Amino acid sequence: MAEPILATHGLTHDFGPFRALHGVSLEVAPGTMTGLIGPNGAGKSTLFNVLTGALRPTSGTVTLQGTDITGQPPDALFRAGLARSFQIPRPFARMTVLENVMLAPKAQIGERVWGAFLNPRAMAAQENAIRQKAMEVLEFVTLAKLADQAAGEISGGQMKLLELARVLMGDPTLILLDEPAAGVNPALTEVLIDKIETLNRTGTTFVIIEHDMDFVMQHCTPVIALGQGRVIFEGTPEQALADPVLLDAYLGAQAHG
Ligand SMILES: Nc1ncnc2c1ncn2[C@@H]1O[C@H](COP(=O)(O)OP(=O)(O)OP(=O)(O)O)[C@@H](O)[C@H]1O
Repeated sequence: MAEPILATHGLTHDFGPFRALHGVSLEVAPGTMTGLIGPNGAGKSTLFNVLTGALRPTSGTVTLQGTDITGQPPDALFRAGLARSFQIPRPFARMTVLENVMLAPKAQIGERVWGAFLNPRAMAAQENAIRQKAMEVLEFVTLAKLADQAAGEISGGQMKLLELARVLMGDPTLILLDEPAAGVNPALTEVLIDKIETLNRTGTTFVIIEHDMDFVMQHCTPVIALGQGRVIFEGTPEQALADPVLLDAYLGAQAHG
């Protein structure tokens, strides 16, 4: 395999006495759409939280393009090209769609409040550049016509596209998506998938948590499965469907609620 864009080694995370991740070691090859699957409670969101710096692992390491990024905060990782979307998007409801997108780099890069006092012209130029980029990104995700609408008034599917727009403001090389298709109507799911595939074709790597196996079968290779905080499977989607260990994990998780 080419040098992995992302790798974890022995990643463990404890919530108090409960071990949610048990020594997870995995590699994500550049240019892939890796599907991350596993039954409820397997540790997928915890892994995303550790990868993106929202949680500091109890032990183990995360490397991004060969650099150890373990424990770095999300804004530093966003600048380094690693971005994520959330299962349930949380835009600022009263702000417009455009303002929400424009906030992404500022919130992530840090408001240069003193800069505004020291050099208002440079600040205005920066604001314009961010606005222009935000409009381009909204155009790409097909939301440009909603730019001036309050973000709280758009549909759930449009919120997912807005989330993707915010992610794209960071020019990410690696995007982690948490259930992108969940709760999205089929027409918008198609738009979302089309955009994800376009980005993937032009070099963006994706890791996608998804419960919908049809989605995984059609769009993800390879597939990595977690079960009770451990990697229990790695392979093609076809192998995943036929894997008895994986089937057991899903049935077991159902039996245990
Ligand atoms: N903040 C927390 N405190 C204590 N336990 C937690 C916390 N967050 C998650 N857990 C536990 O860690 C385990 C892994 O949860 P996680 O949300 O990562 O699973 P998941 O695979 O993302 O599940 P789902 O598919 O339902 O989203 C679960 O048993 C969960 O109850």
